[in-house]
Amino acid sequence: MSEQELKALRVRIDTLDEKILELISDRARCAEEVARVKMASLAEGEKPVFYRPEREAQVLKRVMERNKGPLSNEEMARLFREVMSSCLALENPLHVAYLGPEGTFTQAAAMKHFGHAVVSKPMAAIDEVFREVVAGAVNFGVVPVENSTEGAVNHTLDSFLEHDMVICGEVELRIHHHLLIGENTKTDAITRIYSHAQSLAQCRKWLDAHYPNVERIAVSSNAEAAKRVKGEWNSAAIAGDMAASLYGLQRLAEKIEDRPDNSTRFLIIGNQEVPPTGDDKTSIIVSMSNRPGALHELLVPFHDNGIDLTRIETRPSRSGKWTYVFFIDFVGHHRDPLIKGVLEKISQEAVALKVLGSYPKAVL
Ligand SMILES: O=C(O)C(=O)C[C@]1(C(=O)O)C=C[C@@H](O)C=C1
Repeated sequence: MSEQELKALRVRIDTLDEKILELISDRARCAEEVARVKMASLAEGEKPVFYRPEREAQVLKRVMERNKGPLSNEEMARLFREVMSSCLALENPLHVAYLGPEGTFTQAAAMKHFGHAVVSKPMAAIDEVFREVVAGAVNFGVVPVENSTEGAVNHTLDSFLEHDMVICGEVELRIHHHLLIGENTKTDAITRIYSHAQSLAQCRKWLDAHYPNVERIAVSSNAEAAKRVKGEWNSAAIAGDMAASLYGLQRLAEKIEDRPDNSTRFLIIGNQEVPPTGDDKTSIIVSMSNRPGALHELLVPFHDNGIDLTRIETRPSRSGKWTYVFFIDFVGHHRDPLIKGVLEKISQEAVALKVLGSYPKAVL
């Protein structure tokens, strides 16, 4: 390519950037106007709701449907995600707690869902994220709930039994683990590998093949593992991209998870009910009396109405020995008439039924 051609293309890019700049500013002014309208239409004592997940899902889906490339739908939606995040921050910046410390996959999930224009707050434990939300110290919390290789995150399920809040959204994240080392690590003298227990389990076969005799030490998070490695010469950590760049570690081996499709699902918890979008999921907790056929009775109404169950998990109920509760996710919104009917049927058979929330299916 000649210098001349390159120059002409850059002039075109500058012109386009100016137009994009103008359009983004127009959009931001529109969002400010939306905030004004929301404030003006409040009833006495009513609080404004600036964040509208159902509308955000609609905006992102529209972008993906209309995208003609060359950028992929995901890439385009990611850009619009950030534009919306900044527009919302003009209206009212969101405060979001997540399972920390900084550099965890949960932080990456929070950024994927809300964009980067939020005030984020790392918490030391899943239960603390719930407490922050219940206390109203933040608008939303982000917690992991299941991994495609390792299954349920029991701390999260148990926290739902103890706290009253609403599930407002879900995020799915592809999880890539790397073996990370610090500047001082002697690669031929590694005697211990730190990571969160779930991540060690997700890389079990790789570790068996490459570091069969090295001690595996479970710590509270991958970011904590990365932090420890920074100051040691005989250790390595298993963690993701965010932790690697946060602590300035190098990748000794990349994408070492045993399953290439390794993904984690996270939930957004808050205090705000989300209206239907037409493409929603609902999460409930049900406890049934301990008698033969109870689980069958619970599932029949879903089957009879053709409702797609996306997950069912069992946990000890904590209110009696050998009694259990079921966590069930299914497609639909609890305000849909069909779902309403199913929930009524179930509540007639169940000892207790709690709707944790209905929320848009993950878009990104
Ligand atoms: O439509 C709204 O209610 C807005 O506040 C605007 C907007 C946007 O930028 O598109 C911003 C934040 C909301 O979460 C949803 C959408």
